[in-house]
Amino acid sequence: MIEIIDLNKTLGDFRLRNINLKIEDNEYFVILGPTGTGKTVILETLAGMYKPDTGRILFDGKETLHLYPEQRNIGFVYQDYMLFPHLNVRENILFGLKLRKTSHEFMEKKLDDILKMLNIDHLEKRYPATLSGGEQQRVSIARILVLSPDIMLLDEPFSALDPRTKQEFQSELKKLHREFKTTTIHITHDFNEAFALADRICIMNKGEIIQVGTPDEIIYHPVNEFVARFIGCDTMKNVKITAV
Ligand SMILES: Nc1ncnc2c1ncn2[C@@H]1O[C@H](COP(=O)(O)OP(=O)(O)OP(=O)(O)O)[C@@H](O)[C@H]1O
Repeated sequence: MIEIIDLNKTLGDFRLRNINLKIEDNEYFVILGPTGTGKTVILETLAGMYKPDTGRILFDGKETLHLYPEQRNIGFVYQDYMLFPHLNVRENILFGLKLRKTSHEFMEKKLDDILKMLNIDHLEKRYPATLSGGEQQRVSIARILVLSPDIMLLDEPFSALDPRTKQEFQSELKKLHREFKTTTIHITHDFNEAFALADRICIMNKGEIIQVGTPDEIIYHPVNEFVARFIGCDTMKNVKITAV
């Protein structure tokens, strides 16, 4: 379980204010909000790239603030893939396992399983520049899953994909989550994506949390006009705004 308690962080003119969140083990949690709201800053703080000004972050009840990023067993999937251009698909996926000095047999078995699961077994020898955006994103997810992270952070993973590839990928990601059960935090400004994937959604605006709830709770009981408008219920006729 991840607990973020009273987290505050200032970066230039931007302030992340009083962030309190509990994310359950195995949960698929989506942070949804307009651009520049602080979604990425939260992920990067969880990953240890930023130190909070105040507040605490606990993984399974244990304080994390003293841990370096590489000590956190977190997998970070970036929107622009960040693959090594000079390594082929196989080498990109095995890169992290090699750093961990994993046995050859174990690596081969893991690689085979992951390549099949993500439907990229035919791409093993190809280089990133020869792959489509969807294929590159599959490789970047494979590269993280092969390391069996405790937590997976996805920063707008579909932003460069066309609508059809995006939809296919969403259902694959859901299947992968059922299979691996990795606690996942996914950020996006696309509410359709959030509703398709999330167990729970956190809606943010201007550095603050506005509402946290299941997709149904958010749709049927938005806490204010901002949430209602953001999820597209402009008319508000069928929606009851509920302060919780
Ligand atoms: N290192 C930094 N120094 C100064 N300001 C920063 C820094 N990093 C982020 N910011 C600012 O913090 C704000 C929140 O950024 P963040 O990337 O978290 O937004 P976001 O909600 O993820 O947006 P998007 O959906 O566009 O990715 C932005 O205004 C950004 O310019």
